[in-house]
Amino acid sequence: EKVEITKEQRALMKAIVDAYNRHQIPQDVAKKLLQEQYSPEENFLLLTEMATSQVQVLVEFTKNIPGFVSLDREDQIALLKGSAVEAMFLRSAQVFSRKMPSGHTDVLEERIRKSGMPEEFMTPMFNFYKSIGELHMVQEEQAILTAITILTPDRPYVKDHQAVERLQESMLVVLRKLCVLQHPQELQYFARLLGRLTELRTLSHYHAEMLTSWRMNDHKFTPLLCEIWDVQ
Ligand SMILES: CC(C)c1onc(-c2c(Cl)cccc2Cl)c1COc1ccc2cc(-c3cccc(C(=O)O)c3)sc2c1
Repeated sequence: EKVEITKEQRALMKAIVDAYNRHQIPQDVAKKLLQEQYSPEENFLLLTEMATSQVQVLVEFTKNIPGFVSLDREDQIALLKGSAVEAMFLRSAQVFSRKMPSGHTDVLEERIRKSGMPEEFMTPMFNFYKSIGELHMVQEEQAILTAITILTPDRPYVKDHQAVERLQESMLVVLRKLCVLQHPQELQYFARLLGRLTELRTLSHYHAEMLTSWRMNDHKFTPLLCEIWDVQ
């Protein structure tokens, strides 16, 4: 059938994409990835700084998702805490697939591989980055997929499931139409995108385990990360 994006859906998409583009890690923070020191401690510190900056960016982006600020306040917090790691995997995945001009890509990979993270976490993490890169998502798809991840109704402690589901549903409809329009040859492209969300859940569980092991060897996080990840 002829796929039409309605006026409202185009407005929703524009609001999400504008918010996504408006809120980015400041260039001076991202540039720190390129500095000289490569010790595991230095790498961990840098990644902690990047993650902290990313959470701030994520909160601003989320507040601009149409309908989000009208949700119950506690549900807003539950959604952010429940989706932060997944949204940051999506965001950092874009760095890899964007093949950052200033060589951030291999520098970021190098720092992640040598930051004291458990070996068994590396394979699934970099497989994910590869699978995202292979999708060649357009910017609109990246922005809407991130918003869909944040507005996932079944996060812990979310009370008004329905309200979140309604918001997520309207974005899933737009994403499906966008996929059909942007990737006409790949019939299952939309299904493949949603499959990435399942992979994100798995990575998020790995990450939670990793946080406890990091806490053991007294790795310090920032107050913002402690709050959003319920550590320390
Ligand atoms: C606390 C820290 C040690 C940590 O623990 N787990 C993770 C993690 C790791 Cl490893 C991988 C995925 C998710 C998490 Cl959460 C991290 C680091 O998380 C981040 C989070 C976001 C970003 C964005 C970046 C980035 C670079 C250049 C350019 C841009 C850009 O958007 O322009 C973004 S780097 C970066 C590092």
